[in-house]
Amino acid sequence: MTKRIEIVRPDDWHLHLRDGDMLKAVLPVSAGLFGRAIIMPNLVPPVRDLDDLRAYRGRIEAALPAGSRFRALMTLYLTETTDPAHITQGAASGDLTAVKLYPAGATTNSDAGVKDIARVRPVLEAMQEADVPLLVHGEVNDPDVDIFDREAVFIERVLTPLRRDFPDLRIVMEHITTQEGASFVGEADDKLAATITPQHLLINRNDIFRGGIRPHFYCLPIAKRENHRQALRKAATSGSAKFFLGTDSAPHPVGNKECACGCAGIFNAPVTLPYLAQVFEEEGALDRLEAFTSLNGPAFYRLPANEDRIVLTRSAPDETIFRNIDAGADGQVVVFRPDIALNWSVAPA
Ligand SMILES: NC(=O)N[C@@H](CC(=O)O)C(=O)O
Ligand SMILES: [Zn+2]
Ligand SMILES: [Zn+2]
Repeated sequence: MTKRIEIVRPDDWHLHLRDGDMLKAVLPVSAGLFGRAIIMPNLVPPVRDLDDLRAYRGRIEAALPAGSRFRALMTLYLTETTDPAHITQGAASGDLTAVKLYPAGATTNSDAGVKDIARVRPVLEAMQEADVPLLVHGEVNDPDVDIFDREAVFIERVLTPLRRDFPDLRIVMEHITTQEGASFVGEADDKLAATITPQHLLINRNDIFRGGIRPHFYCLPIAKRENHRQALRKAATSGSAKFFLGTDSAPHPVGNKECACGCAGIFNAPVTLPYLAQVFEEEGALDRLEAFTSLNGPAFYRLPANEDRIVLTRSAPDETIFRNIDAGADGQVVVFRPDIALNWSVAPA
């Protein structure tokens, strides 16, 4: 049995760091484990233009532990009033890594998102021209579409026409949760890739209701049936360069999760890497973990892989990784803990 693996330091291609006290509390966790992260722009108010983006990056850099080499890769929040000139400028200056599309109302802090994709065509043209990737929260927000079908319907209604109209636009389907998502991406050309979260490899929709309602297993897109979880495990461990890690680590104050209308988002940054080692071991694919966590993402974003490495060992993890994070005035944050024995830990640096 493998006891120890050493891999190129991972990156997180989908991360929510928030702002203020929450940012200060959660950033050291990601910065201690990952080399870089794509920073999601769904602040309140969102990161709408390059001034917002540079100011937010400044707050992130100011909150980094001394000596940290972590790099925040910044994104803009696409709205129906986004100025295409900002895309061109942000790409030229190197400040802008990608643009995020939230269908209005589809998820946490998406109210300022896009209602009618036709209105953002000029921005998409500028992105295609400047080769800036579009990151999509791939769910329709149509009340007539069942919550478990929203990703599959998004592929039909939005993503397929988008790919036809913008064949050279590079797109990441974020946090895929379905068999349909995995095959759509798997069969597409190399302009389309997908991130996969640890939770969608670990839990299915039954886990959200096992023994009672479990708010810390609720995120969007919501976990689906077991056959979908199996399809995602196959995709992640396949070695295909189109699939890479985006944790979607999304901290919320515990009071906003454990209440009558708990919000969507799972905080998993402290436990993602050990759980992924567990999944890849179960799938007999530990030799492909590095591609998923550390190589495929940089290749898609046309960046070099990180130069340093981390070590994972087959040993019961230190319980402290599950400890609530204290975000000061923003309250406590509960760490994702599925009912699965965990046999891996990240070795101290
Ligand atoms: N995934 C989630 O359930 N929540 C994310 C938003 C998102 O990534 O959709 C958040 O910002 O809390
Ligand atoms: Zn999302
Ligand atoms: Zn997210």
